[in-house]
Formats: sequence, C-alpha cells, structure tokens
Amino acid sequence: MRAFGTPLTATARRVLLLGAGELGKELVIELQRYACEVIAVDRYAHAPAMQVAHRSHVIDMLDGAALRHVIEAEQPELIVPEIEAIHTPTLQQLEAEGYTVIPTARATRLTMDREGIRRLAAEELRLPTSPYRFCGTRAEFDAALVALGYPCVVKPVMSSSGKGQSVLRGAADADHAWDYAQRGGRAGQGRVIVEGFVDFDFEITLLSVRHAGGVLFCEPIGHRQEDGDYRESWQPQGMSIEALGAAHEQAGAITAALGGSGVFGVEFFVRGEDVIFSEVSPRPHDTGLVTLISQDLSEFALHARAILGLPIPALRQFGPAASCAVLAEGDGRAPRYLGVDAALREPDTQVRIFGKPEVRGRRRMAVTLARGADIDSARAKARAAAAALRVECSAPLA
Ligand SMILES: Nc1ncnc2c1ncn2[C@@H]1O[C@H](COP(=O)(O)OP(=O)(O)OP(=O)(O)O)[C@@H](O)[C@H]1O
Ligand SMILES: NCC(=O)N[C@@H]1O[C@H](COP(=O)([O-])[O-])[C@@H](O)[C@H]1O
Ligand SMILES: [Mg+2]
Repeated sequence: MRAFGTPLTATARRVLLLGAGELGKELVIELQRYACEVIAVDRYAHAPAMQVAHRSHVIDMLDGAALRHVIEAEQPELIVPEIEAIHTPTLQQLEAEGYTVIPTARATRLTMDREGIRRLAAEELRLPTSPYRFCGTRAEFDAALVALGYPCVVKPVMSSSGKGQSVLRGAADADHAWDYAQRGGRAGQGRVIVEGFVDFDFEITLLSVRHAGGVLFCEPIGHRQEDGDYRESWQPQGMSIEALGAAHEQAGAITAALGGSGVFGVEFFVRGEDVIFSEVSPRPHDTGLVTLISQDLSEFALHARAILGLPIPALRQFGPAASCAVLAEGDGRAPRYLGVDAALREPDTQVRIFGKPEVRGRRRMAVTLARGADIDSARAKARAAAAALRVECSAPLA
C-alpha cells in the first residue's frame, strides 16, 4: 500500500477529477480527509468541486489534445472521471502509457455511449433489458418506432440527467422527440437509442463497490425521476429476496465486466419478480446522494477508499432515509439561497448547497437529506426541507 503524503509536496497522492459538479465536490471532500492533493477539471470556472480542490483547470474535456495536456502537466496518480462527456479514446491511450483511470479507461468509454454499455449488457452478458434499437438517421428512427411500438423512450446516445430524453405515446410525438434528442445530445452526432417503455413497479440504483477486498452492495436505493432526471431518492427500497438476489447477480456481472476499483451505480427497473437492467455509472450516482445521511460511509467515502486501495470492512446503513433535489429555473448568476434555516428545523435533516455560479434553464443547485421512522416520513421531511428553500439569482447572466 502506497503511503499517504502531504499535499503540494513531492510526497502527495495526487488525484485529478474530470468533471467538477456536486458529486465531485463530495468526493473531493472525502479525498481531502486523507490529505490527497486534488485537481478539479471542468468546462466552466468555479464549478462545485473546484471550490474545494487544491487547483482547477477549465478545458473542453471532449478535446483530446486539451485533455492530454492537462493530465501530462499534472501527472496525477489517479484520473477520476466525474461525468460521461470526456474524450475517452485519449483516456485509453493515457492508460496504455501507464496512467490509472478509475475504474478503467474502457469502462469510461463503454458507459459514455449508451450503445457501448447496452450492447455489452444485453448482447454479451445477456442481462434482461428493455427492447431497443440504435438509430443514426430519421428513417432508422421511424423504422424503430414501428418495430418497438408505443409507448417508447428516445434518448441521445451521449447524454445524462435526462437531457434530450422523451417518452413517445404515439406517432404524433415523433417529430418533437427526434428534434429534442438531436438538440439534447452532447457529442453523439445525432445517434439515438429507442427503448420499449418498461412499465415498472419501482426502479432502483444498486450501489456496487469494487475494492481491494472484493465486491460490496449497498442497500437498494429507490428513486423517482421526472423528465429523465432524479427528483427524490430513498434507502432502503423494500424488495423481495429473490429480486434483490437477481439485482446483485446482474450488478456483479456488469461491474466485473467493466473491472477496476470504485463505486458503480447500477440502475434497474423492477416489475413483479423481473429485474431489468437499465444502465450503469462507473462512479457515484446522483440518486446515491441519499447515502450522505443514510450510511456511515457515503458513496463518496466508499469511492475514495476503493480507489485509494483502502479496506472497507463493513457497510453501516442507518435506516430509512431520503433525499430531494432542489432545482432552480430561469437565467441568472450568483444565486442566493433563502430559507436554509427553515429547511433545517426538523431533527435528522441536512442540506447541501452546491455553489454553482449560474442557472440557465433548469439546474439542480442543492439537495436536502433526511432520516425518518419509515421511508414515507423520511421522504416527506426531505421534500418539506426542499420546499422551504428558495433559489434567487442576484444578477442577470453576463
Ligand atoms: N425504457 C424505459 N422505460 C421506462 N422508463 C424509462 C426507460 N428508460 C428510462 N426511463 C426513465 O427515465 C429515467 C432516466 O433514464 P436514464 O437513466 O437512461 O437517463 P440518463 O440521462 O442516463 O440519466 P442519469 O444520467 O441521471 O442516470 C430512468 O431512471 C427511468 O425513470
Ligand atoms: N446524472 C448525472 C449527474 O447528476 N451528474 C452530476 O451533475 C453535474 C453536472 O451538473 P450541471 O449539469 O448542473 O452542470 C456533474 O458534474 C455531476 O456531479
Ligand atoms: Mg440513469
């Protein structure tokens, strides 16, 4: 095991994050507890994780040359992707040259593109998934709608948090769904996936931790999404022993195929006893923010331990807990947060404000966390705390 060192000296264990949002911010805080030297990179200045890192860089992470330049200048021991939209072929080259990418460069490449991960899961590993088709043209899209029928879901192959995603109820929705997916994709050159709609009873994220001592699974996290974006999550989600066993088995298979160390957020739909694989993040997951209050080691603490090669002898879950996303809408900068005092009046309630410098359209700006006697009361507390918060931009966009 490598010794830990002193930041900003030759002894430091240096970690570079690619993406510096709210998930990265919590990870940086955990890495700082071990006195790692942390460098945060994102496409804009003053991103949340930059505010708690030792240094930061603003680059276009889809630009392979810019990515290589920053990494060669910083010489990190660990490169930790925090978002999907990164020039992953460059990460594969850097890995071949001796850098360590978390969990592996191949995992980041496969999961950046819905086609890579879906074909691995459904066609190689034979995990149950929704029926799907990939389409690069409008004609292929129209053919996919005929083949899959309605309702169905369309998503750009490269997007997250529901960007460019819509549900089609009938042929009348096709034009809008196609145009929206074309605008919402970040780097996929217009390619989309069309999926048959899964009429699930509930959906879960199974946080799976690959670390030096083996694989651990957190209690399942239930969540509610709107427009493909997470609004509330809770832990533990009740489910049958059989369904939980199937989820463990599938999560074990997909994370083993991706390899490396760290936390993975494996997403499933559950319908009766059927457990249907949806997708996986090779990093902490937004629905896993609930673990900031529900576990002794949050998903960020677990990721830090796993990637640094530290032991995780046990997981402690504290009982029913919930999180609620706080969204702001509109356009402006330097937001102010009113009602934080009101949000914290109940016992066992917490707030995280991410510190994002501006809002354009709709953006997640904070999260509330709560524990309760049962899931319903934890959710009600987290929702009430979120409702007490008001986000107001103090200045127009520059
Ligand atoms: N085939 C489907 N059938 C029913 N609901 C779906 C389907 N695909 C996606 N959804 C709904 O949309 C949500 C978001 O989908 P998905 O996770 O694929 O998007 P995403 O943009 O990758 O989101 P994130 O990056 O936040 O994980 C799912 O959690 C689910 O609620
Ligand atoms: N579902 C993925 C997810 O939640 N990712 C988190 O959101 C940030 C981007 O936020 P922004 O779009 O507000 O900049 C990312 O950096 C990551 O922390
Ligand atoms: Mg998802």
